[in-house]
Amino acid sequence: MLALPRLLLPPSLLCTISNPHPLSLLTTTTTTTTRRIIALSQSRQHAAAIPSESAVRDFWQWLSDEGVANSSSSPPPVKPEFVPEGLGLVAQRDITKNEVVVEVPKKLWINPDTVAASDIGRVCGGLKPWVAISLFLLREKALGSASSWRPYLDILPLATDSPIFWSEEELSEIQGTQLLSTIMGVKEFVQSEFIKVEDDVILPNKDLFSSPITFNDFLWAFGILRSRAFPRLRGENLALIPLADLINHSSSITSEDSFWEIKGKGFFSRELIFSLRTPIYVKAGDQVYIQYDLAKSNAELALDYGFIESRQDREVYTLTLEITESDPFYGDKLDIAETNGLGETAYFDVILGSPLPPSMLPYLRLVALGGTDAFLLESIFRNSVWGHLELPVSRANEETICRVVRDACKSALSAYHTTIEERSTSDLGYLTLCSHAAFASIIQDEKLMEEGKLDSRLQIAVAVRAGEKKVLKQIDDLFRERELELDGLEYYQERRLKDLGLVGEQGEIIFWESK
Ligand SMILES: C[S@@+](CC[C@H](N)C(=O)[O-])C[C@H]1O[C@@H](n2cnc3c(N)ncnc32)[C@H](O)[C@@H]1O
Repeated sequence: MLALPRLLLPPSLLCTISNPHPLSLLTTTTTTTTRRIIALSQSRQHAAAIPSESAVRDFWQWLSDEGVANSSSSPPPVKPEFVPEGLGLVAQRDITKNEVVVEVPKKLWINPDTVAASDIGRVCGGLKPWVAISLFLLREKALGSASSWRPYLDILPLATDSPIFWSEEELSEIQGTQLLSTIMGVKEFVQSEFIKVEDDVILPNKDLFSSPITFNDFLWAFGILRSRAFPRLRGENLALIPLADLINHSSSITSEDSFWEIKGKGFFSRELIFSLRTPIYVKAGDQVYIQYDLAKSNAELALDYGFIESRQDREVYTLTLEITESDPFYGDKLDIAETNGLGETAYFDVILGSPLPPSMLPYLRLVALGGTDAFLLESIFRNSVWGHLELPVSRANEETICRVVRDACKSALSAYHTTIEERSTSDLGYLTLCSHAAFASIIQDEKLMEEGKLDSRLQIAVAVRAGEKKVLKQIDDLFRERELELDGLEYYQERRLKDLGLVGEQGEIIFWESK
């Protein structure tokens, strides 16, 4: 769905990572990171994203009136309070591991059924669930005190730190990153959905949508849903669960067990409730946290929630490889790729500190296969060719994959935002940024992070670009080392001669000896 920088291997075997988002989409700025730190810390422009204290009180009262926040038997184990992450759920007493902290009945969920039962239900049939719920949220928001959902809507933040909410100046800090391409792709997607729903639903039903709805409003609703919907409550099951959606994420919770369930309220009740448990013991006064998703990369965490983590395995760079139609062996290569579970285009997530994805090297060798190695593409090899591609095929083939990958890494690294300081530390110059200069650039970004003066969005920007550069450098280093080993590698022909018993373990030719 989303356009990512691509590593393409056209028949000429030149390799580029083309950034699908033209820089013209951003205002080019001469502002350096250092100047931005000062500007942003002065303005704190997204402080307004936090709801007021009275809104939180009204929300709690509303939950009490609905029977959620009070129980006849015991006081609620958690309460919404202001915490460093915005609002959060704070323990009112010691809570044991796996204890239920929040139970929210279905009547308070906002899901496609809620929309269908509302005034706009009749015009929302057939819409995607997230589009229908977005319209619902925006219309209820516009109704103000006339909406029964107002106490909930008033505690929703006006924005998160997801780059979908960043200004052009903030986005310029992630220039050249995959995250920026993803964000541009997401915003284009949301914009096209907005144009469709505006034409088909909003404008023809001015009686229902009397207040104008802008693209930014629609993007807000998208961001709210993206950051607050529980992972399995997406797609057709999309739902906002007030109160439960105040739970924040902690990296220290590493259990992947499900901490919530939907169940019947009791033996004799058909009413469903959303029940949330704490994965660990929590002391009175401390915040209850969960783990949002162990598998998400930092770019995904940034997009969805507006925060990142400093864990190595969250640093991911996705390489996109392609068998191009103009390749003279296109048909055979595609057949081999498909037989092995891949396609014309293949995406490989390279994770910092981890080996390359297992099928990346065979796929690269396949894409680069040609010349005297092309015999491996013949149909008699079809069942065994993947096994051959798992090992070096020929010096020429291995040299090609090293060169194209390294060129692609250099080209990708040269597109990143760098500060003036970084440019001056690089004796190789801005546009020829490669391994050595990438290192200087990563060090600069790490220095910025260590100084700790960064605004939360700039912190994400610097960390994400540093993470991507680190992965690219890791890939470049790996293929640089491989280039140095090319003469010592064992290739297909040599392995074949050995299999036939014609070459000894030391590489010596074995002659027929007569007795
Ligand atoms: C499900 S909501 C949680 C409630 C939210 N804190 C609020 O004020 O409404 C998810 C959002 O909370 C914030 N958040 C959650 N965990 C966080 C963390 N570990 N660090 C920074 N922000 C976090 C992010 O803004 C995220 O988009």
